[in-house]
Amino acid sequence: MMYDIIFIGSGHAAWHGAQTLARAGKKVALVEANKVAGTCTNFGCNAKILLDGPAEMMHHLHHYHGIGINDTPDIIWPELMAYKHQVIDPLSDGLAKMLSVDGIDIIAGHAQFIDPQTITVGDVQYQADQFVIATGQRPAKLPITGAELTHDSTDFLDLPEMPKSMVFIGAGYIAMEFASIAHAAGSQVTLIEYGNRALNGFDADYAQQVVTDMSAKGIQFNFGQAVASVTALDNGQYAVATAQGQRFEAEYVMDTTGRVANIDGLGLDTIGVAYDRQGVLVNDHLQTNVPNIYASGDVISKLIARLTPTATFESHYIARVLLGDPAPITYPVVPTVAFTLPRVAQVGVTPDEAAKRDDLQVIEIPYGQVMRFQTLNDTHAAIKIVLNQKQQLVGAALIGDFAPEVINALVPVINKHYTSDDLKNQIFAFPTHTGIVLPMIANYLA
Ligand SMILES: Cc1cc2nc3c(=O)[nH]c(=O)nc-3n(C[C@H](O)[C@H](O)[C@H](O)COP(=O)(O)OP(=O)(O)OC[C@H]3O[C@@H](n4cnc5c(N)ncnc54)[C@H](O)[C@@H]3O)c2cc1C
Ligand SMILES: NC(=O)c1ccc[n+]([C@@H]2O[C@H](COP(=O)([O-])OP(=O)(O)OC[C@H]3O[C@@H](n4cnc5c(N)ncnc54)[C@H](O)[C@@H]3O)[C@@H](O)[C@H]2O)c1
Repeated sequence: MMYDIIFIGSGHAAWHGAQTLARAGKKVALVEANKVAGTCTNFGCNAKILLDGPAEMMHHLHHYHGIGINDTPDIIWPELMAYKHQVIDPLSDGLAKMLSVDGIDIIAGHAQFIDPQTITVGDVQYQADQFVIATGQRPAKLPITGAELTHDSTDFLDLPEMPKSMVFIGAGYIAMEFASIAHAAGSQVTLIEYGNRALNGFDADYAQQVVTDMSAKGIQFNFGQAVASVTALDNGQYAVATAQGQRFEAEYVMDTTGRVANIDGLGLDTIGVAYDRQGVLVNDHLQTNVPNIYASGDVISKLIARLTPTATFESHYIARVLLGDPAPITYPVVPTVAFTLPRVAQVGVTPDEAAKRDDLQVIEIPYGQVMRFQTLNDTHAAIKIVLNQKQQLVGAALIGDFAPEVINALVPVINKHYTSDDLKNQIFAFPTHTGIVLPMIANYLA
């Protein structure tokens, strides 16, 4: 079968661009080895935020302890999991049907290149003028004794019952988000992190505040400990031992130590596509060293954050390139959020980077204390803004329950170089978080 373009993978890095190309008259196929729609839809963002919902509500209620509410309800995990299946399970077929309306073929199976114009999926060969590698990442497995006894994010998002106790190896995005959910659902949670802090990449003060808040709720943190082995015990529990000599026991052990690119078995060496340990190497047109082969999304070796919005952006960009637009890719600022309780978020230049530069200044606005009653007693809510010498906003870090919404409101302020008047000449609803924070920021802009 001959196509104009074949995407390998069907996640956000693939299907947005595939749709644009098909609607422009190209003959397009997606090859998918697992569930159509990829990680975010089936095993990532969507399922996570659904399971986080009641935990987030309980966290909000917790702010009223002692000022109006005594107790918080319990999460009935099996019911919540049934709801997750009801909402998430149909999404994959739904997307497949939507893509078929545009005439896009979906080929089920694992793709492997045999030459730059040909892949095999099972016993069948498919040819295309151009290919897009959009195969994403999978959970890493620590190379330790007992690695096979550990579970990953996909297992967690399908747990029929919440285990009574859990150890998370690592304190990155997934460990911190899932630990918050597991704790709210009644599990006794322990995190073991090799480094000396959690949420690497987020503002150090705010990450520490999240650790302090989670610790106050009863989650245990152990830093500077590298997990060296996991052993099954006779009592059905697992022992997790660290190289530093500590030992922890739990009913369930999560390996949340990162993700690795899905490039094995793709035949990249056969056709000479260059890659490194982080993924497929591309130029500023997301083109590999083999000219008719592009890469998109998490599988790219890149400094830009591996997130759904960046995968989507890259997918749209590749469609434009394949339709003849010669412009290199330029990324706008990328907001990132850790859906911990409380949430943390970041966009643009970080306060840590700004502190190392003479031309940037950092100003902290602790808006949770100023507006504590309007803001649901979220007393630690705060924002650090980064300004350049023209007093334009170039970055921000936030902590607080509404950080994910506030950070989005800052994206155009940065991208469009808003002035103070640009903000003050607009009317925002009040009392809302963005309606409080944006006018505060306006006071610091030129
Ligand atoms: C638990 C979790 C939570 C997350 N939460 C968030 C969040 O809140 N916000 C956010 O922005 N991002 C989040 N992410 C990251 C987000 O899911 C990814 O950035 C996004 O899914 C990347 O899209 P992609 O299309 O590049 O890869 P994927 O969605 O992983 O798609 C790649 C697809 O390729 C398929 N594939 C691989 N190899 C082959 C092959 N040889 N042949 C055929 N098919 C193949 C895979 O089966 C997969 O379906 C989360 C990730 C995880 C794991
Ligand atoms: N909200 C979001 O946007 C979101 C949520 C989840 C995942 N993601 C994506 O998934 C990626 C992977 O997330 P992740 O949490 O698995 O990885 P991560 O890289 O964020 O964190 C892994 C942590 O494990 C630690 N670690 C490594 N080896 C260890 C050992 N032997 N013992 C103890 N600790 C060890 C590391 O020091 C690190 O802190 C993210 O980078 C992001 O791209 C995004």
